[in-house]
Amino acid sequence: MDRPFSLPPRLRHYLLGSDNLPLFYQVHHTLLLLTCVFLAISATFNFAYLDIPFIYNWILLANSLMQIVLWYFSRYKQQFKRMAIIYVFNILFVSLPLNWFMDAGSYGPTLAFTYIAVIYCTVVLYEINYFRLPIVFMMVAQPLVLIQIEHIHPSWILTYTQPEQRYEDIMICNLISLMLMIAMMGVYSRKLNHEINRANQYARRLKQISETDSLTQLKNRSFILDIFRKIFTTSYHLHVLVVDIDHFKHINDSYGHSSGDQVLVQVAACMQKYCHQHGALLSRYGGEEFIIIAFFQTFAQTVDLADHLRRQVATLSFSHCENVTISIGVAQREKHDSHHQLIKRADQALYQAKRHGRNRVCVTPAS
Ligand SMILES: Nc1nc2c(ncn2[C@@H]2O[C@H](COP(=O)(O)OP(=O)(O)OP(=O)(O)O)[C@@H](O)[C@H]2O)c(=O)[nH]1
Repeated sequence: MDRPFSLPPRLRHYLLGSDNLPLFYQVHHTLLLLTCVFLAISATFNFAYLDIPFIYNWILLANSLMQIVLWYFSRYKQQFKRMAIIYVFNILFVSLPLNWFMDAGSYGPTLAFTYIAVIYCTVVLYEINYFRLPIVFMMVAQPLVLIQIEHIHPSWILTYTQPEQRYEDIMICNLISLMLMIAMMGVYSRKLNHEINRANQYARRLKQISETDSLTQLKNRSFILDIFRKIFTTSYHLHVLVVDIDHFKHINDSYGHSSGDQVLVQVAACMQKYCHQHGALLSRYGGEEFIIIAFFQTFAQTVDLADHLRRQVATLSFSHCENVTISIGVAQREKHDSHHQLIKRADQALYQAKRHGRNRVCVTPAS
């Protein structure tokens, strides 16, 4: 979802990198580009308004150019981590100390930049973990050291010549710090949302895979048993059908395993069509066996469905092998049944169907 201030996707890709990159890449590239712009603005502002040694402004400009180089190598030469380390060292040992001495020390705006740098290191650099903690420690310690130096050698600090300069400088630098932070957090939250959506998609896909039989695309055994357990406590009108393809081993042995697979797929699709029409749940129970949970008011309706399925499967024709038939065992829920007992009784009925010649429906009598 694009927000009002987001860049056009192609420009964002060109400047910040692909959306599929790890979270902190785009944040880091945003920060490099903004640092470059702000350093250039600071140097220009100093040249125009402040009485600061020219050498300092040239260092600012050189530093600004260096950010572009870092961005280029990070964005286009896959040297992200190396460039991030150089960037942080530059901030820690060049930019912040220089700013401190040239821009009024604790009286000036450097501390605001230090806070942004600490946020950057703690939030964004988590993928370079070995490097992050020592750097955060040094960033926290650095102002303490600089304050001590300022205390011992106040003359080393270049301060404002007029009070208005301080107000302007603080105002501009605070604005820059806030913009850096907003940009960093904005990109960070956008990327975070993107990653959360991706994780949710994977979770949904994994759930679907774990519930589905890959050959027939029916729900699998663990899914149906789970559902069965849940509805067993609330639905009394429960009927179970256990379905088995007759002489399936013969199909495999005579026409090959892939023909057997094809039979399974077609039989499953045929039964699914009718189960769906009658609100019954069909799943592959394992091998060439299927299980159906039906919710009819009367047992006779369930037996009708079973017989209908048997007749429909018998009419199926297959490109690589002979027709097949199915046997079905049907059981209805009794008062003190557990769901295991109900399935077991349907299985016993199936066994009867097989024993009495196959291609038939057998039911277990009520106990
Ligand atoms: N092609 C294929 N065959 C499978 C699959 N799962 C199990 N089988 C085969 O299904 C056959 C089941 O055979 P049996 O349990 O002996 O039963 P049957 O030959 O169907 O005989 P009756 O059930 O007594 O009618 C075995 O040969 C298994 O290897 C599968 O996913 N694909």
